[in-house]
Parts: sequence; C-alpha cells; structure tokens
Amino acid sequence: MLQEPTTTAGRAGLAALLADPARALLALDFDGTLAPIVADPERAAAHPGAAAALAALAGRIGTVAVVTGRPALAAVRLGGFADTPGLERLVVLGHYGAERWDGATGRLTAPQVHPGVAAVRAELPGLLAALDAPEGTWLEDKDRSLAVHTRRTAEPDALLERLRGPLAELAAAHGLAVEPGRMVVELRPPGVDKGAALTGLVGERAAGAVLYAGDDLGDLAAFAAVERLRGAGLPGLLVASGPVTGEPPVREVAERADLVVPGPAGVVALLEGLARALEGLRR
Ligand SMILES: O=P(O)(O)OC[C@H]1O[C@H](O[C@H]2O[C@H](CO)[C@@H](O)[C@H](O)[C@H]2O)[C@H](O)[C@@H](O)[C@@H]1O
Repeated sequence: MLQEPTTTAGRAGLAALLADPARALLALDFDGTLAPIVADPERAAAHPGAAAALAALAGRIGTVAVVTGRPALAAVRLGGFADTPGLERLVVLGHYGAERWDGATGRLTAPQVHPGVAAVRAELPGLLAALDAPEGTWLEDKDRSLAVHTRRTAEPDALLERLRGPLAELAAAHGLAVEPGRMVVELRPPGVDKGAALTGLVGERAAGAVLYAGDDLGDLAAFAAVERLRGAGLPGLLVASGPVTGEPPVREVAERADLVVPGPAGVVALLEGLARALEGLRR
C-alpha cells in the first residue's frame, strides 16, 4: 500500500506524479535518506533495496536524481548506482549541486575548487588542536569542502555547539560558508545549495511534478524550493526520512514534510509502493 501524504499539497503532488510520471522528477538525498546513518561516513552504503527501487522507477518516471552533500562520485560509489541496470540515466548532483554526474554519459562536471578550501585545509587541524577537540573528532576532506564530524566523540552535540562559532569564523575568513548537519559542520563554498540545484533540474527537465525526500538541515533548501515551486503552480511532494538510529529527528524537516517515513527502509518502501502503483495504473 502506498502511504498517503498528510497534507492537501502533498496529496496533490502525489496525484500529479502518478497522473503523468513521464514528466515527473524524483529527487532524493543520500545520507539518512537512501543510506542509513552510520558512525563512520566512509562505511556508509545505500540501503540494500535502494538502487533496485530507484531502477524500478527510472523506467517510468521522467527524471530520477540524487541530490547530496557528498562528492557526486562518492554517492555513485556508495550507492552502487553505476552498476545497477535501469539506472543508466540517473543524475547525481553532488556537493549540494556544485557537481553533476550524468549516468547517461558517465561524465562529471564540476567547477574549479574554491581557493579558500586549501587555506582552511591548512589551518583546520591547528584550530581543532587549539580548541582541544577530543578523541573521535574526525575531519572529512571532500576536496571541494571540509567537514568536521563529532559523532564518534563522547559528547557529540556539546562538542558541535562548542566548535560552531570558531568554525564559522574560519570559514568566513576564507570566503567559505558553513553547512550544519547531523553531528557535522561543513566548511564549503557559498553560492549553491540543494534548492538551487533542484530548481535548476526541474527547469531543465520541464518537470510537471516533483517529489523530494531528505532528512537533514541541508535538505531544507530543497524543501523551500519545492514550496516555492508549489506556490508557482507546480505540484510537489515533500518526504522526510525520519531517523531510526535512536537520535531525535531533525525537527524542521519532519515539520515541513507532507509525509514522514521511518528512515531509509521507509524511503525504499515508499519507492517500491510508487513503482507498484505506477505498474497498476498501466494495466
Ligand atoms: O546530503 P547528504 O547526502 O545527506 O550528505 C550529508 C553529509 O552526510 C555524511 O554525513 C552524515 O552521514 C554519516 C554517515 O552515515 C554520519 O556519520 C554523519 O554523522 C552524518 O552527518 C557525509 O559524511 C557528509 O560529507 C555529507 O555532507
């Protein structure tokens, strides 16, 4: 059974997607939405059913995309997307939309690395040492940005709170912006976010309906984009992937969603339900 959205706008978005799937755009975040949250980001992997569920929809829905804070190729690798029959036309927008990988061509497009990234890379270890960042603090170097993770420390939330100000100052000193997330603060180039990335793709594909699913603060820009598009007459459905790891949900995401599902397993079940509904409509 396909779960029903709890809002009128969400129900209209789902109805429009089902009525004309060939013109619809389905976009999903990666970590926390298609991939369960794990302690070590390098060991993240898509839910075992995710790639197949996306592939089942890719033949029916006009555009299927992943929109992630990860480098695009990292999401392709961790998701197993390049090896999945049916996902040949998948689009992956990485680094919050700064990068784009097209399954159809296998090509990655990306801008120059922001010069502030090298400066932050050089200064960040010293800053963390000066701030007495405890064991377990982990610096993720994503080439175009750097992320400080606190999940593996004894008090991740308190540490994140303590680091937030100094990291924002360092980012600003080098022309970078901060992107907060689940037990992570990322220092990354400004000027692009998931909302701009999603809006661009909607325009490029002349989408007639959009579904976006996410779980974290970085997804709120995409939620805002769908809300704006709905205001302009484009039906849309917002899905929140609620956490299943025991940590509290990201309140703003759950509150603004038309449908909350239980984590990546719930997202996969929703995708499978959509595929079944579209198959049923074809008969
Ligand atoms: O936009 P996303 O696809 O959601 O990527 C956002 C960040 O996700 C990763 O960090 C998060 O997932 C990790 C693995 O489950 C988890 O350990 C961490 O606490 C989460 O914040 C990734 O490491 C970041 O680079 C992404 O920006």
